[in-house]
Amino acid sequence: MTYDIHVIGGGLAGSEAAWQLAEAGLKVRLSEMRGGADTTPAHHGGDLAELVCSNSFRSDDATSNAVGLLHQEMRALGSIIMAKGDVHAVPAGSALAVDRDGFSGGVTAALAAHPNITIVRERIDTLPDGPAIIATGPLTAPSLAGGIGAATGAEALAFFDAIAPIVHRESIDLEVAWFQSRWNKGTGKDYINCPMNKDQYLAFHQALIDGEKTEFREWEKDTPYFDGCMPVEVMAERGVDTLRFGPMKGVGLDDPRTGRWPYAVVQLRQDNAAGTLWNIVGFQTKLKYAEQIRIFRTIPGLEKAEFARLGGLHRNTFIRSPELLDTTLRLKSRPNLRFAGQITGCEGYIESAAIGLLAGRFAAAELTGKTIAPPPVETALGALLGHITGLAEAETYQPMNVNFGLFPPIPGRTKKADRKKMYTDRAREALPGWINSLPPGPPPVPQPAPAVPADNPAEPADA
Ligand SMILES: Cc1cc2nc3c(=O)[nH]c(=O)nc-3n(C[C@H](O)[C@H](O)[C@H](O)COP(=O)(O)OP(=O)(O)OC[C@H]3O[C@@H](n4cnc5c(N)ncnc54)[C@H](O)[C@@H]3O)c2cc1C
Repeated sequence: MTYDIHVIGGGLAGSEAAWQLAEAGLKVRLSEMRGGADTTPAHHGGDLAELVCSNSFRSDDATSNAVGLLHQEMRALGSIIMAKGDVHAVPAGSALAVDRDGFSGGVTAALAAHPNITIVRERIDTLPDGPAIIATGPLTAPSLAGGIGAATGAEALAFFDAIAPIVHRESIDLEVAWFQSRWNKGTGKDYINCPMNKDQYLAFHQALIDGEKTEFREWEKDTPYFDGCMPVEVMAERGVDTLRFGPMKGVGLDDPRTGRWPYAVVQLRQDNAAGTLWNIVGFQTKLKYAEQIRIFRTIPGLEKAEFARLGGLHRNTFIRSPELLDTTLRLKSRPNLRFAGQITGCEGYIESAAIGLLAGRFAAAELTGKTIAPPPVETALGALLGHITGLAEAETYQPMNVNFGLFPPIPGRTKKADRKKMYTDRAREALPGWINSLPPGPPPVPQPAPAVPADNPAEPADA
Protein backbone atom coordinates (compact mmCIF):
# COMPACT_ATOMS: atom_id res chain seq x y z
CA MET A 1 0.00 0.00 0.00
CA THR A 2 1.49 3.34 -0.99
CA TYR A 3 0.75 6.49 0.90
CA ASP A 4 2.17 9.99 1.31
CA ILE A 5 2.02 10.17 5.08
CA HIS A 6 1.40 7.89 8.05
CA VAL A 7 -0.90 9.10 10.82
CA ILE A 8 -0.55 7.00 13.98
CA GLY A 9 -3.52 7.04 16.35
CA GLY A 10 -7.15 7.46 15.28
CA GLY A 11 -8.36 9.53 18.23
CA LEU A 12 -9.52 13.13 18.21
CA ALA A 13 -6.22 14.51 16.87
CA GLY A 14 -5.30 11.73 14.44
CA SER A 15 -8.76 11.66 12.85
CA GLU A 16 -8.72 15.41 12.32
CA ALA A 17 -5.15 15.38 10.94
CA ALA A 18 -6.01 12.55 8.52
CA TRP A 19 -9.10 14.43 7.31
CA GLN A 20 -7.19 17.65 6.68
CA LEU A 21 -4.46 15.79 4.78
CA ALA A 22 -6.90 13.75 2.70
CA GLU A 23 -8.92 16.82 1.77
CA ALA A 24 -5.68 18.45 0.59
CA GLY A 25 -5.27 15.52 -1.82
CA LEU A 26 -2.70 13.45 0.09
CA LYS A 27 -2.87 9.68 0.56
CA VAL A 28 -3.01 8.82 4.26
CA ARG A 29 -2.41 5.57 6.13
CA LEU A 30 -4.24 5.92 9.45
CA SER A 31 -3.12 3.31 11.99
CA GLU A 32 -5.40 2.72 14.96
CA MET A 33 -4.74 -0.13 17.35
CA ARG A 34 -8.31 -0.30 18.70
CA GLY A 35 -10.67 -2.39 16.65
CA GLY A 36 -7.85 -4.91 16.37
CA ALA A 37 -6.20 -6.86 19.16
CA ASP A 38 -5.38 -3.85 21.35
CA THR A 39 -7.11 -1.15 23.32
CA THR A 40 -6.25 1.44 26.00
CA PRO A 41 -7.34 1.36 29.65
CA ALA A 42 -9.92 4.12 29.01
CA HIS A 43 -11.44 3.40 25.57
CA HIS A 44 -14.35 1.00 25.19
CA GLY A 45 -14.83 0.39 21.46
CA GLY A 46 -13.18 0.49 18.07
CA ASP A 47 -14.60 3.69 16.57
CA LEU A 48 -12.28 6.54 15.72
CA ALA A 49 -12.42 9.72 17.84
CA GLU A 50 -13.98 7.92 20.80
CA LEU A 51 -14.77 10.23 23.74
CA VAL A 52 -13.26 8.51 26.77
CA CYS A 53 -15.16 10.38 29.44
CA SER A 54 -17.62 13.29 29.24
CA ASN A 55 -19.63 13.88 26.06
CA SER A 56 -19.07 17.65 26.19
CA PHE A 57 -17.00 19.82 23.87
CA ARG A 58 -17.59 22.58 26.49
CA SER A 59 -18.81 26.08 25.72
CA ASP A 60 -19.87 26.87 22.15
CA ASP A 61 -19.98 30.60 22.89
CA ALA A 62 -17.50 32.16 20.44
CA THR A 63 -18.01 35.67 21.85
CA SER A 64 -16.84 35.29 25.42
CA ASN A 65 -15.26 31.86 25.78
CA ALA A 66 -11.87 30.70 24.49
CA VAL A 67 -12.96 27.14 23.69
CA GLY A 68 -16.08 28.46 21.94
CA LEU A 69 -13.78 30.63 19.84
CA LEU A 70 -11.65 27.57 19.06
CA HIS A 71 -14.80 25.76 17.87
CA GLN A 72 -15.55 28.65 15.54
CA GLU A 73 -12.01 28.75 14.12
CA MET A 74 -11.98 24.99 13.55
CA ARG A 75 -15.30 25.20 11.72
CA ALA A 76 -13.80 27.86 9.45
CA LEU A 77 -11.04 25.36 8.61
CA GLY A 78 -13.44 22.53 7.75
CA SER A 79 -12.89 20.43 10.89
CA ILE A 80 -14.41 16.94 10.68
CA ILE A 81 -14.59 16.82 14.51
CA MET A 82 -16.69 20.00 14.61
CA ALA A 83 -18.80 18.92 11.59
CA LYS A 84 -19.75 15.62 13.21
CA GLY A 85 -20.09 17.25 16.64
CA ASP A 86 -22.67 19.66 15.21
CA VAL A 87 -24.56 16.87 13.43
CA HIS A 88 -24.74 14.79 16.62
CA ALA A 89 -25.31 17.63 19.11
CA VAL A 90 -27.61 16.99 22.07
CA PRO A 91 -29.26 19.76 24.16
CA ALA A 92 -26.67 21.25 26.55
CA GLY A 93 -27.46 24.97 26.97
CA SER A 94 -24.63 27.09 25.66
CA ALA A 95 -22.26 24.09 25.59
CA LEU A 96 -21.81 21.71 22.69
CA ALA A 97 -22.43 18.17 23.88
CA VAL A 98 -22.78 15.21 21.55
CA ASP A 99 -24.33 11.79 21.29
CA ARG A 100 -21.03 9.98 21.80
CA ASP A 101 -21.75 6.89 19.69
CA GLY A 102 -23.33 8.89 16.89
CA PHE A 103 -20.40 11.29 16.90
CA SER A 104 -17.61 8.67 16.84
CA GLY A 105 -19.55 6.53 14.37
CA GLY A 106 -19.98 9.59 12.13
CA VAL A 107 -16.26 10.42 12.18
CA THR A 108 -15.36 6.78 11.49
CA ALA A 109 -17.78 6.54 8.54
CA ALA A 110 -16.55 9.82 7.01
CA LEU A 111 -12.91 8.79 7.20
CA ALA A 112 -13.59 5.24 6.00
CA ALA A 113 -15.46 6.60 2.98
CA HIS A 114 -12.71 9.04 2.02
CA PRO A 115 -10.84 7.82 -1.08
CA ASN A 116 -7.52 9.18 0.23
CA ILE A 117 -7.65 7.49 3.65
CA THR A 118 -6.85 3.87 4.43
CA ILE A 119 -7.65 2.92 8.01
CA VAL A 120 -5.47 0.06 9.25
CA ARG A 121 -6.24 -1.61 12.56
CA GLU A 122 -2.71 -2.12 13.82
CA ARG A 123 -0.52 -1.14 16.71
CA ILE A 124 2.64 0.69 15.73
CA ASP A 125 5.62 -0.09 17.95
CA THR A 126 8.41 1.96 16.41
CA LEU A 127 8.63 5.47 15.03
CA PRO A 128 8.45 5.43 11.22
CA ASP A 129 11.22 6.74 8.97
CA GLY A 130 8.94 8.49 6.47
CA PRO A 131 6.65 11.50 7.02
CA ALA A 132 4.33 10.82 9.94
CA ILE A 133 2.08 12.43 12.53
CA ILE A 134 2.16 10.83 15.97
CA ALA A 135 -1.24 11.29 17.61
CA THR A 136 -1.37 8.41 20.04
CA GLY A 137 -2.74 10.39 22.94
CA PRO A 138 -2.39 10.34 26.73
CA LEU A 139 -2.59 6.54 26.77
CA THR A 140 -0.02 5.82 24.05
CA ALA A 141 0.80 2.10 23.89
CA PRO A 142 3.87 1.47 26.09
CA SER A 143 5.97 0.01 23.24
CA LEU A 144 5.66 3.18 21.15
CA ALA A 145 5.99 5.40 24.23
CA GLY A 146 9.41 3.78 24.77
CA GLY A 147 10.45 4.71 21.23
CA ILE A 148 9.19 8.26 21.67
CA GLY A 149 11.07 8.48 24.96
CA ALA A 150 14.27 7.37 23.25
CA ALA A 151 13.80 9.88 20.39
CA THR A 152 12.99 12.78 22.70
CA GLY A 153 15.50 12.03 25.43
CA ALA A 154 12.84 11.45 28.08
CA GLU A 155 13.38 8.32 30.14
CA ALA A 156 9.72 7.67 30.82
CA LEU A 157 6.63 9.24 29.34
CA ALA A 158 3.86 7.65 31.38
CA PHE A 159 3.67 9.25 34.76
CA PHE A 160 1.33 11.12 36.97
CA ASP A 161 0.56 14.42 35.52
CA ALA A 162 0.60 16.44 38.73
CA ILE A 163 -1.15 19.68 38.08
CA ALA A 164 -1.30 22.62 40.43
CA PRO A 165 -4.12 25.13 39.84
CA ILE A 166 -3.33 28.07 37.60
CA VAL A 167 -4.79 31.49 38.34
CA HIS A 168 -5.35 34.50 36.09
CA ARG A 169 -2.96 37.19 37.35
CA GLU A 170 -5.57 39.95 37.07
CA SER A 171 -7.83 38.15 39.57
CA ILE A 172 -5.21 38.20 42.39
CA ASP A 173 -5.72 40.93 45.01
CA LEU A 174 -2.36 42.71 45.25
CA GLU A 175 -3.61 44.86 48.14
CA VAL A 176 -3.19 41.66 50.17
CA ALA A 177 -0.66 39.60 48.21
CA TRP A 178 2.75 40.97 47.20
CA PHE A 179 5.62 40.24 44.83
CA GLN A 180 8.78 38.90 46.45
CA SER A 181 11.15 35.92 46.12
CA ARG A 182 12.18 34.18 49.31
CA TRP A 183 15.28 35.92 50.70
CA ASN A 184 14.95 38.28 47.72
CA LYS A 185 16.68 35.77 45.44
CA GLY A 186 16.45 35.95 41.61
CA THR A 187 14.92 39.25 40.58
CA GLY A 188 13.67 39.55 44.15
CA LYS A 189 10.09 39.60 42.84
CA ASP A 190 9.65 36.22 41.17
CA TYR A 191 6.69 35.07 43.29
CA ILE A 192 3.32 36.39 44.38
CA ASN A 193 2.83 35.70 48.10
CA CYS A 194 -0.49 35.27 49.88
CA PRO A 195 0.00 35.51 53.66
CA MET A 196 -1.87 33.60 56.37
CA ASN A 197 -2.00 34.15 60.12
CA LYS A 198 -2.22 31.19 62.49
CA ASP A 199 -6.02 30.99 62.58
CA GLN A 200 -6.28 31.23 58.82
CA TYR A 201 -3.65 28.52 58.37
CA LEU A 202 -5.32 26.12 60.80
CA ALA A 203 -8.71 26.60 59.15
CA PHE A 204 -7.16 26.09 55.72
CA HIS A 205 -5.31 22.96 56.87
CA GLN A 206 -8.56 21.47 58.19
CA ALA A 207 -10.41 22.36 54.98
CA LEU A 208 -7.81 20.45 52.93
CA ILE A 209 -8.28 17.38 55.12
CA ASP A 210 -12.08 17.57 55.04
CA GLY A 211 -12.42 18.47 51.33
CA GLU A 212 -13.94 15.93 48.98
CA LYS A 213 -11.36 14.14 46.79
CA THR A 214 -11.53 12.19 43.53
CA GLU A 215 -10.41 8.56 43.59
CA PHE A 216 -7.65 7.08 41.42
CA ARG A 217 -8.96 4.89 38.62
CA GLU A 218 -8.17 1.18 38.85
CA TRP A 219 -5.55 1.30 36.06
CA GLU A 220 -3.87 4.36 37.55
CA LYS A 221 -3.13 2.67 40.84
CA ASP A 222 0.11 1.04 39.60
CA THR A 223 1.56 4.21 38.09
CA PRO A 224 4.27 5.62 40.32
CA TYR A 225 4.36 9.22 41.40
CA PHE A 226 7.31 11.13 42.64
CA ASP A 227 7.76 12.81 46.00
CA GLY A 228 7.63 16.20 44.30
CA CYS A 229 4.09 15.38 43.12
CA MET A 230 2.61 14.68 46.55
CA PRO A 231 -0.92 16.06 46.64
CA VAL A 232 -1.28 19.05 48.97
CA GLU A 233 -4.04 17.32 50.96
CA VAL A 234 -1.81 14.25 51.50
CA MET A 235 0.87 16.55 52.89
CA ALA A 236 -1.77 18.13 55.14
CA GLU A 237 -2.72 14.69 56.46
CA ARG A 238 0.89 14.05 57.49
CA GLY A 239 0.72 16.62 60.27
CA VAL A 240 -0.50 20.09 61.07
CA ASP A 241 2.91 21.67 60.38
CA THR A 242 3.99 19.64 57.32
CA LEU A 243 2.78 22.29 54.88
CA ARG A 244 3.99 25.17 57.04
CA PHE A 245 7.50 23.72 56.93
CA GLY A 246 7.08 22.71 53.27
CA PRO A 247 5.55 24.64 50.37
CA MET A 248 3.74 27.05 52.72
CA LYS A 249 6.71 28.18 54.79
CA GLY A 250 6.77 31.89 55.49
CA VAL A 251 10.49 32.37 56.21
CA GLY A 252 12.40 34.94 54.17
CA LEU A 253 9.24 36.73 53.05
CA ASP A 254 8.42 40.17 54.48
CA ASP A 255 4.72 40.97 54.41
CA PRO A 256 4.64 44.71 53.57
CA ARG A 257 1.46 45.13 55.62
CA THR A 258 3.03 43.83 58.87
CA GLY A 259 6.76 44.08 58.20
CA ARG A 260 7.08 40.48 59.45
CA TRP A 261 7.30 36.96 58.03
CA PRO A 262 3.80 35.51 57.83
CA TYR A 263 2.83 32.43 59.86
CA ALA A 264 2.35 30.61 56.54
CA VAL A 265 2.24 31.65 52.92
CA VAL A 266 0.84 30.43 49.60
CA GLN A 267 3.18 31.25 46.72
CA LEU A 268 2.34 31.63 43.05
CA ARG A 269 4.91 31.43 40.27
CA GLN A 270 4.66 32.85 36.76
CA ASP A 271 3.42 30.21 34.34
CA ASN A 272 3.62 31.83 30.91
CA ALA A 273 5.92 34.31 29.22
CA ALA A 274 3.20 36.99 29.12
CA GLY A 275 2.86 36.85 32.91
CA THR A 276 -0.92 36.50 32.67
CA LEU A 277 -1.05 33.07 34.34
CA TRP A 278 0.40 32.06 37.73
CA ASN A 279 0.48 28.57 39.25
CA ILE A 280 0.05 27.87 42.95
CA VAL A 281 3.36 26.34 43.94
CA GLY A 282 3.17 22.81 45.37
CA PHE A 283 -0.62 22.65 45.20
CA GLN A 284 -1.10 19.58 42.97
CA THR A 285 -4.26 18.02 44.29
CA LYS A 286 -6.96 15.43 43.93
CA LEU A 287 -9.61 17.62 45.55
CA LYS A 288 -12.78 17.78 43.44
CA TYR A 289 -12.97 20.83 41.20
CA ALA A 290 -15.78 22.54 43.16
CA GLU A 291 -13.88 21.93 46.40
CA GLN A 292 -10.70 23.46 44.96
CA ILE A 293 -12.56 26.62 44.00
CA ARG A 294 -14.24 26.84 47.41
CA ILE A 295 -11.12 26.10 49.49
CA PHE A 296 -8.51 27.99 47.45
CA ARG A 297 -10.69 31.11 47.44
CA THR A 298 -10.27 31.21 51.23
CA ILE A 299 -6.57 32.01 50.69
CA PRO A 300 -6.00 35.72 51.46
CA GLY A 301 -5.55 37.54 48.14
CA LEU A 302 -7.25 34.77 46.14
CA GLU A 303 -10.83 35.48 47.30
CA LYS A 304 -11.78 36.40 43.75
CA ALA A 305 -9.34 34.07 41.98
CA GLU A 306 -10.30 32.95 38.50
CA PHE A 307 -8.77 29.64 37.58
CA ALA A 308 -7.35 29.04 34.11
CA ARG A 309 -7.14 25.40 35.13
CA LEU A 310 -7.74 23.46 38.29
CA GLY A 311 -5.37 20.98 39.88
CA GLY A 312 -5.31 17.27 39.19
CA LEU A 313 -3.26 14.13 39.30
CA HIS A 314 -3.83 11.49 36.64
CA ARG A 315 -1.89 9.28 34.30
CA ASN A 316 -0.80 11.02 31.17
CA THR A 317 1.76 10.75 28.42
CA PHE A 318 3.11 13.91 26.90
CA ILE A 319 6.37 15.27 25.60
CA ARG A 320 8.09 18.48 26.61
CA SER A 321 6.89 20.22 23.47
CA PRO A 322 8.15 23.79 24.07
CA GLU A 323 11.67 22.40 23.94
CA LEU A 324 11.26 19.56 21.44
CA LEU A 325 8.93 20.83 18.71
CA ASP A 326 9.32 23.62 16.19
CA THR A 327 6.54 26.10 15.46
CA THR A 328 4.91 23.73 12.96
CA LEU A 329 4.87 20.79 15.43
CA ARG A 330 7.88 18.99 13.91
CA LEU A 331 10.24 17.13 16.21
CA LYS A 332 13.37 19.27 15.88
CA SER A 333 15.67 16.25 15.98
CA ARG A 334 13.61 14.33 13.35
CA PRO A 335 11.64 16.84 11.29
CA ASN A 336 9.85 14.12 9.29
CA LEU A 337 7.82 13.48 12.45
CA ARG A 338 5.10 15.76 13.73
CA PHE A 339 3.24 15.35 17.00
CA ALA A 340 -0.44 16.17 17.51
CA GLY A 341 -3.10 15.97 20.20
CA GLN A 342 -2.77 15.52 23.90
CA ILE A 343 0.69 13.96 23.57
CA THR A 344 1.92 17.48 22.74
CA GLY A 345 0.68 18.70 26.12
CA CYS A 346 -2.59 20.34 25.23
CA GLU A 347 -5.58 19.09 27.17
CA GLY A 348 -9.15 18.37 26.12
CA TYR A 349 -11.00 16.82 23.22
CA ILE A 350 -11.23 20.04 21.23
CA GLU A 351 -7.71 21.25 21.93
CA SER A 352 -6.39 17.82 20.86
CA ALA A 353 -8.41 17.94 17.64
CA ALA A 354 -7.28 21.54 17.01
CA ILE A 355 -3.61 20.57 17.22
CA GLY A 356 -4.38 17.60 14.94
CA LEU A 357 -5.93 20.03 12.49
CA LEU A 358 -2.84 22.25 12.50
CA ALA A 359 -0.46 19.29 12.20
CA GLY A 360 -2.47 18.07 9.19
CA ARG A 361 -2.41 21.50 7.54
CA PHE A 362 1.33 22.00 8.16
CA ALA A 363 2.19 18.53 6.86
CA ALA A 364 -0.06 18.89 3.80
CA ALA A 365 1.60 22.18 2.88
CA GLU A 366 5.09 20.76 3.33
CA LEU A 367 4.39 17.62 1.29
CA THR A 368 3.11 19.75 -1.59
CA GLY A 369 6.16 22.01 -1.54
CA LYS A 370 4.57 24.98 0.24
CA THR A 371 5.20 26.59 3.59
CA ILE A 372 2.60 28.14 5.83
CA ALA A 373 3.11 30.40 8.80
CA PRO A 374 1.63 29.45 12.18
CA PRO A 375 -1.77 31.05 12.85
CA PRO A 376 -1.66 34.55 14.40
CA VAL A 377 -1.14 34.47 18.18
CA GLU A 378 -4.29 36.57 18.61
CA THR A 379 -6.40 33.59 17.47
CA ALA A 380 -7.33 30.65 19.70
CA LEU A 381 -5.45 28.29 17.37
CA GLY A 382 -2.38 30.52 17.44
CA ALA A 383 -2.48 31.04 21.21
CA LEU A 384 -2.78 27.30 21.88
CA LEU A 385 -0.04 26.43 19.37
CA GLY A 386 2.19 29.16 20.78
CA HIS A 387 1.80 27.76 24.28
CA ILE A 388 2.79 24.29 23.09
CA THR A 389 5.67 25.24 20.84
CA GLY A 390 7.54 27.81 22.82
CA LEU A 391 5.72 30.32 24.97
CA ALA A 392 5.19 28.04 27.99
CA GLU A 393 8.02 27.49 30.43
CA ALA A 394 9.62 24.20 29.28
CA GLU A 395 10.77 23.17 32.76
CA THR A 396 7.33 23.30 34.34
CA TYR A 397 5.32 22.49 31.20
CA GLN A 398 1.93 21.03 32.05
CA PRO A 399 -1.10 20.16 29.92
CA MET A 400 -3.45 23.09 29.48
CA ASN A 401 -6.89 23.78 28.06
CA VAL A 402 -7.23 26.78 25.78
CA ASN A 403 -7.98 29.94 27.82
CA PHE A 404 -7.60 33.69 27.44
CA GLY A 405 -4.50 33.66 29.63
CA LEU A 406 -2.64 32.15 26.64
CA PHE A 407 -3.55 35.09 24.40
CA PRO A 408 -1.46 38.28 24.21
CA PRO A 409 -2.99 40.66 26.79
CA ILE A 410 -5.34 43.41 25.58
CA PRO A 411 -3.33 46.63 26.02
CA GLY A 412 -4.50 49.33 28.42
CA ARG A 413 -7.11 49.19 31.15
CA THR A 414 -10.36 47.55 30.15
CA LYS A 415 -13.45 46.50 32.02
CA LYS A 416 -13.40 42.79 32.79
CA ALA A 417 -16.87 42.41 31.31
CA ASP A 418 -15.64 43.80 27.96
CA ARG A 419 -12.31 42.00 27.81
CA LYS A 420 -13.49 38.58 26.65
CA LYS A 421 -15.34 40.08 23.73
CA MET A 422 -12.25 42.13 22.88
CA TYR A 423 -10.17 38.95 22.77
CA THR A 424 -12.61 37.17 20.50
CA ASP A 425 -13.25 40.20 18.25
CA ARG A 426 -9.49 40.59 17.82
CA ALA A 427 -9.17 36.89 16.94
CA ARG A 428 -11.97 37.09 14.37
CA GLU A 429 -10.17 39.99 12.71
CA ALA A 430 -6.86 38.11 12.60
CA LEU A 431 -8.02 34.71 11.34
CA PRO A 432 -9.30 35.36 7.79
CA GLY A 433 -6.00 36.77 6.51
CA TRP A 434 -4.21 33.63 7.69
CA ILE A 435 -6.84 31.31 6.22
CA ASN A 436 -6.57 33.13 2.88
CA SER A 437 -2.82 32.42 2.87
CA LEU A 438 -3.35 28.64 3.15
CA PRO A 439 -3.41 26.08 0.34
CA PRO A 440 -6.94 24.74 -0.24
CA GLY A 441 -8.40 22.46 2.44
CA PRO A 442 -11.86 21.17 3.30
CA PRO A 443 -14.83 23.54 2.94
CA PRO A 444 -15.86 25.44 6.10
CA VAL A 445 -18.43 23.93 8.44
CA PRO A 446 -21.39 26.33 8.95
CA GLN A 447 -21.31 28.11 12.31
CA PRO A 448 -24.53 27.33 14.23
CA ALA A 449 -26.72 30.17 15.53
CA PRO A 450 -24.99 32.08 18.38
CA ALA A 451 -25.13 30.26 21.68
CA VAL A 452 -26.89 31.63 24.74
CA PRO A 453 -24.13 33.25 26.89
CA ALA A 454 -22.73 30.72 29.36
CA ASP A 455 -23.55 31.09 33.06
CA ASN A 456 -19.98 30.23 33.94
CA PRO A 457 -17.80 30.64 30.85
CA ALA A 458 -14.70 29.69 32.81
CA GLU A 459 -15.90 26.11 33.22
CA PRO A 460 -12.88 23.77 33.42
CA ALA A 461 -12.67 20.60 31.33
CA ASP A 462 -14.08 17.70 33.24
CA ALA A 463 -11.12 15.50 32.33
C1 LIG B 1 -9.31 8.92 31.42
C2 LIG B 1 -9.34 10.21 30.65
C3 LIG B 1 -10.50 10.98 30.66
C4 LIG B 1 -10.56 12.18 29.92
N1 LIG B 1 -11.71 12.89 29.92
C5 LIG B 1 -11.82 14.02 29.19
C6 LIG B 1 -13.04 14.76 29.14
O1 LIG B 1 -14.01 14.39 29.78
N2 LIG B 1 -13.09 15.87 28.38
C7 LIG B 1 -12.03 16.31 27.66
O2 LIG B 1 -12.15 17.33 26.98
N3 LIG B 1 -10.84 15.63 27.69
C8 LIG B 1 -10.71 14.50 28.43
N4 LIG B 1 -9.52 13.81 28.47
C9 LIG B 1 -8.34 14.39 27.86
C10 LIG B 1 -8.17 14.29 26.33
O3 LIG B 1 -8.81 15.33 25.75
C11 LIG B 1 -8.59 13.04 25.66
O4 LIG B 1 -7.77 12.02 26.16
C12 LIG B 1 -8.49 13.10 24.13
O5 LIG B 1 -9.08 11.95 23.65
C13 LIG B 1 -7.09 13.26 23.58
O6 LIG B 1 -7.12 13.18 22.17
P1 LIG B 1 -5.92 12.51 21.37
O7 LIG B 1 -6.33 12.41 19.95
O8 LIG B 1 -4.66 13.19 21.68
O9 LIG B 1 -5.81 11.05 21.99
P2 LIG B 1 -6.89 9.87 21.90
O10 LIG B 1 -8.23 10.37 21.60
O11 LIG B 1 -6.68 9.01 23.12
O12 LIG B 1 -6.40 9.06 20.61
C14 LIG B 1 -5.19 8.36 20.59
C15 LIG B 1 -5.43 7.09 19.80
O13 LIG B 1 -4.18 6.45 19.54
C16 LIG B 1 -4.36 5.05 19.67
N5 LIG B 1 -3.04 4.48 19.94
C17 LIG B 1 -2.28 4.63 21.06
N6 LIG B 1 -1.08 4.02 20.87
C18 LIG B 1 -1.09 3.48 19.62
C19 LIG B 1 -0.13 2.75 18.85
N7 LIG B 1 1.07 2.45 19.34
N8 LIG B 1 -0.48 2.36 17.60
C20 LIG B 1 -1.71 2.67 17.08
N9 LIG B 1 -2.65 3.35 17.77
C21 LIG B 1 -2.33 3.77 19.02
C22 LIG B 1 -5.38 4.90 20.78
O14 LIG B 1 -6.05 3.67 20.68
C23 LIG B 1 -6.30 6.10 20.54
O15 LIG B 1 -7.39 5.76 19.74
C24 LIG B 1 -9.42 12.62 29.19
C25 LIG B 1 -8.26 11.84 29.19
C26 LIG B 1 -8.22 10.65 29.89
C27 LIG B 1 -6.96 9.83 29.85
